[in-house]
Amino acid sequence: MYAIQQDLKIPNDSPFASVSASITIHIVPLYSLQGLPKLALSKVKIIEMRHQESAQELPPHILIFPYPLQGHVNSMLKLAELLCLYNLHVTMLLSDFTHGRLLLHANAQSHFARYPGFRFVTIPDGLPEDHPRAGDRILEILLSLKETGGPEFRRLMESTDCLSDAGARRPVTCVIMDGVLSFAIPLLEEKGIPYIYFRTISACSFWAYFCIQEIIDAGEVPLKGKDEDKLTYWKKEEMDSMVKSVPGMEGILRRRDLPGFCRVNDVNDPGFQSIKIETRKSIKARALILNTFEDLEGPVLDQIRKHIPNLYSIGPLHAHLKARFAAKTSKPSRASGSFWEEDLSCVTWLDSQPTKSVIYVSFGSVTLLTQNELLEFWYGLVNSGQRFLWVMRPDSIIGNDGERQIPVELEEGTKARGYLVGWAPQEEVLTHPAVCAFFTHSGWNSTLESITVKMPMICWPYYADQAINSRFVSEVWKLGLDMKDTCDRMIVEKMVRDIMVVRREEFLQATDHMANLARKAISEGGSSYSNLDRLIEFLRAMIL
Ligand SMILES: O=c1ccn([C@@H]2O[C@H](COP(=O)(O)OP(=O)(O)O[C@H]3O[C@H](CO)[C@@H](O)[C@H](O)[C@H]3O)[C@@H](O)[C@H]2O)c(=O)[nH]1
Ligand SMILES: C[C@H]1CC[C@@H]2C(C(=O)O)=CO[C@@H](O)[C@@H]21
Repeated sequence: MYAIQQDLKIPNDSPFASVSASITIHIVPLYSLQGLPKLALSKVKIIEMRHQESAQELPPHILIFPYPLQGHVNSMLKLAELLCLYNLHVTMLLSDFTHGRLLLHANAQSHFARYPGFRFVTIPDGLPEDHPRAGDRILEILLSLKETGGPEFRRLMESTDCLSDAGARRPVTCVIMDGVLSFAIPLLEEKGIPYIYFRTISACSFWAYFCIQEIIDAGEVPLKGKDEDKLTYWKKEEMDSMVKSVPGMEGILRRRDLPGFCRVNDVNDPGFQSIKIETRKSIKARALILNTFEDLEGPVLDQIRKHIPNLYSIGPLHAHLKARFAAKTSKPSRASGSFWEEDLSCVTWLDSQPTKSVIYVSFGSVTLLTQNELLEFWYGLVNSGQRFLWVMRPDSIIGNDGERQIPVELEEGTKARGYLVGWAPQEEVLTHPAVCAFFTHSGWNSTLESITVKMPMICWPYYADQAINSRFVSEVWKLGLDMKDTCDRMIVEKMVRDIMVVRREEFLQATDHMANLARKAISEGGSSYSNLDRLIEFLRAMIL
């Protein structure tokens, strides 16, 4: 008699997903007339069926801690789900505010219910409920967290035996946290919990932040020569002069392309200092995760590796998750992490538009527009004669008392060729056959979502990393046009025509090529695919 013992693979979407089992198959040789053995199964016996959540067998328990903003939560949710797919226990730590937004407008809670090892926990961000958490007040979240985050995090970890859920999971075995949340480090060091940084921005912007001291030493920041012009604040010659102190980016960056926090005339500016100090602390982490891929940012990643060798580029995460999810389960399902209600009527509107005829316009979750900027964009879009779908967040117009007077020509032009929504299902919109270009603020998620679906971009960076992302989109990757530091209806009109009609073919070659490289990166054997496997191994090895 032969016996084969085999572990059973139980599909993730089965009700027994959290159960691990093995079967023993007994094979008894029967003899045929010719005396040759014939094999037959005599019995199949399930010899062991146990919940993984028992003692020794408990998987690693990863605490994921994003900065409380839409763009950060979105990419961290993707990583959380990837880890759940590989049966790791994941606790997602959100601010009360962001968790409340998810409960109101997203399906994340119900979507993640399929993973018994997943759960949310929350702490306050220290700001009042009605704080705008947008525009130039966004750094107040960071400053507030620096004050209240440390004690809140300590209270949470100490009162729950490091989130061990009364023995149902291990006390947290590793923290994957946003690369600007160093207030959590003292507690983690005290408890001996390893931590990994996940910076949700591009490698190019991370690297520029990392080099801030060199930039200061070279006298390239603070910026000199104030201007009265409200848009740039500094004179054109100053903004256009080249930055030479960021290795690998010589000849690419002008002062105006440095991340927005570098636009200071005093190096002691608290926001600038915080970002500089937080970024340098990345070298203390056990590893750095970036939502990018080697074929997009290889040279910059190599620069970063000189300081942080244990670097995992695993992006584009939204597409990576989609691919791995499809390979593991048969039912398609997408978690929405939206902080605003997605207005699905825009998809119905797109359904009635001709193929490749619409430019999608969205400036993300933080951008605020003045009345003047709003009108310049609106006239530019209407005057271009092209169709447009525009996301105008309810809170995004400064001084909007709800009684906006819209010039009649804009109203008519919009009725004829445009559609406005408060928030859209962006990933779905970008893959819609009617959409052929993206007018974006160059947030990193939007940039990656655009790249994977071959969408040429017009970039109007608003702040932070967006200024450097847009430079790389236009000058390095040649995937679109950079409109930074201007907001003029004539320029908007010309760029919309250029991206959709006049220079369309030129951009399509580059976007097509880059999308293929992105697809390769997340396919089996690709760089991001292998790096994610390595990361999961690394997380598992921490409990051995
Ligand atoms: O109508 C909309 C508009 C946006 N999105 C989604 O919201 C996310 C927006 O993220 P991102 O494009 O990165 O922009 P921000 O919301 O501005 O993100 C913040 O976080 C990013 C990652 O760190 C940074 O790159 C940005 O500068 C920062 O503002 C994306 O996933 C979009 O798909 C929607 O679902 N519907
Ligand atoms: C308000 C900003 C603090 C840092 C974050 C960031 C980053 O560099 O990681 C980019 O833009 C903003 O989302 C965040």
